Amino acid sequence: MNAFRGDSALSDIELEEKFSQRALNQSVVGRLLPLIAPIWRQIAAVIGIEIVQVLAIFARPLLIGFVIDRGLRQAGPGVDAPIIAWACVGLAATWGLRFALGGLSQYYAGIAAIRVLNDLRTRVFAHVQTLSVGYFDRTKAGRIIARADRDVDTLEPLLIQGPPEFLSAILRLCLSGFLLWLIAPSLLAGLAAVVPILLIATLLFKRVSQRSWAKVAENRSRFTAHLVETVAAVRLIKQSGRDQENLAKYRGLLEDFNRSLIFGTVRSGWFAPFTGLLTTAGLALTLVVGGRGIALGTLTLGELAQSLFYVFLFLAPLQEFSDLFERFANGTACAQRIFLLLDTKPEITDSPAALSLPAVRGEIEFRNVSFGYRPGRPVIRALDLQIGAGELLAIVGPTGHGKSTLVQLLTRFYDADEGAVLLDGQDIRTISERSLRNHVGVVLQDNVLFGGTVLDNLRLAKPEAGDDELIAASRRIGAHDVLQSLPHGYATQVGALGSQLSQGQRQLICLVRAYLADPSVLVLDEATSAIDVSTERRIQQALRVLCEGRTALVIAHRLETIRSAHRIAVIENGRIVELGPHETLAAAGGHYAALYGAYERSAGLGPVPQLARRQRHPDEDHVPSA
Ligand SMILES: Nc1ncnc2c1ncn2[C@@H]1O[C@H](COP(=O)(O)OP(=O)(O)OP(=O)(O)O)[C@@H](O)[C@H]1O
Repeated sequence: MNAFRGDSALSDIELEEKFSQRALNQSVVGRLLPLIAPIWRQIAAVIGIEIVQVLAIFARPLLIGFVIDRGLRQAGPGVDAPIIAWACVGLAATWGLRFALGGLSQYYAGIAAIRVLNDLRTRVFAHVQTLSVGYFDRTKAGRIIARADRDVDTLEPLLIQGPPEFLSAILRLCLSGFLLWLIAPSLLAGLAAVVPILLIATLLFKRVSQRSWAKVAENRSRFTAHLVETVAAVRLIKQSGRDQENLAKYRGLLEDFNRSLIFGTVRSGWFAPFTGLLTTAGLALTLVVGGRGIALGTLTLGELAQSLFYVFLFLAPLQEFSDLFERFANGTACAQRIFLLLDTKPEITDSPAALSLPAVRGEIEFRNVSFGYRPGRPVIRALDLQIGAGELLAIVGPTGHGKSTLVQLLTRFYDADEGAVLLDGQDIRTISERSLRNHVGVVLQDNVLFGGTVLDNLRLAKPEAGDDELIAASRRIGAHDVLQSLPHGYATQVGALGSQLSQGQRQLICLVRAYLADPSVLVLDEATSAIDVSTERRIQQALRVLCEGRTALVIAHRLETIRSAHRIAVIENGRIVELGPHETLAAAGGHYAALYGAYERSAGLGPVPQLARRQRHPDEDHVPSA
């Protein structure tokens, strides 16, 4: 169940900020319990060990009382050495038992922690993979990382050590209370006076500290997000010389984090001195009541000594509750953030009756499509476009007018708000995502490769292919010479995200990969960055081979691609303002002729610089037919 029902209209960040300011939702606790169900055996073992340890602790005051009353008093002028010796052995045994059991308890807790936290991490990871592209556009990577990593870690003290420690504390509290009552009910009655004060303080403390720790977790994820962003954009930051500003921003976020941490710690810190004061008051009360009992002869010295131990054993758990509640508050605040991520539903999902198309011809239609990334801000407006099977369509237009958005809609990274995108006459929302991605291949500008060798990267497109087949595809596309001349040929490591290769080399690998995947429809967003002439020729050659026999939509930035397209669609303000072959449009002297003129003047055969946004003319709403 979503603990945040009613908040679905808010963005992820708004939600986090909102819940960092409010008290914990009870349902989070209910959702945590099933997490420990698979490790109940280990938890039970740790609880069992804790119980034995508690019994060992309680043996000590008994032995000491015994030594005082029997070993010292009844031995005449000397001491009863055997009793004292046995008591010492008994005391040593309780310590030995504690050490041995402490190790065993750590062992079981460790096994339980590995299991439950890894399960949770895997769940979060698997869920992150199912989320739609829109979620990643809205949410900073660092926030996701903070939840999958540190927030999960913070659950360990709550889920694994929390239950046994809590039980041990309760047990010590009850047992010492009971033994005090056995020795003298008046001793327990004196102590009972401090308990209501402690309970009220604990409740108040819990409420305050939960809010503080939620704020700490939120601030922590902010500076992690900034760190991740900096790592991703390190080149840009260096180029623009904004290191100092960026560092200052990080410092600012750290300061916010530290402030919330100090605030949270100070608030938590109230509790320990308060309970310390109560302990002293409890001891004083016991001494007064016990001293009176000795004077009246109703209490022995040994019993008073035992009682003092019991006072500690009674009040120590109450102090431990402060730490336990702090962990509880911190852990549940993090759990809430993890559940928020797990409750995020992917916006794009397969319908239950989603089709799996065995083969497609590759006809594409955008039928009266409207779309905006944000409500009320349309990017694509009532757009109609038909692309025949095997056609090469170049999409051109000023920057920011919706070219890439068309690709996002065709690949179903986003769904159209109105109208439909059809593949072979079939609404793509009725086709399973897997089937759609098999038939529609995409090569985007930011050619990202996975860490590994060149061959590993090629194999992603066709896992069953042998090395020979992969290299043959590379030859066919015209990438072989370039890839073979890398330091270790096809065995060269490409580095994280392909960072050790040039832009052109990365693009060639992506083109070979697209060729190996052999989709019926190919979507290409040509790179805008400059590539040397020979690589540029290779890429153009590769594109020609790649587009043969399939439908291709190319967001074209290069004159050669534009000229070789069957038709060109000019997009402005999310509408197609011109559509037709190069010659026709160039002769018409409209938008395309102007764009093409600018291309020719500025680009030669290289990449075409982004065109400036042109003022729209009222007549431009007219969409010419193909
Ligand atoms: N993920 C996103 N979230 C919100 N707005 C977006 C997103 N992606 C693009 N936009 C906006 O949508 C509009 C169209 O963007 P799009 O990327 O489709 O333009 P484009 O024509 O491909 O530009 P370019 O030639 O520069 O790549 C722009 O105003 C852009 O700011």
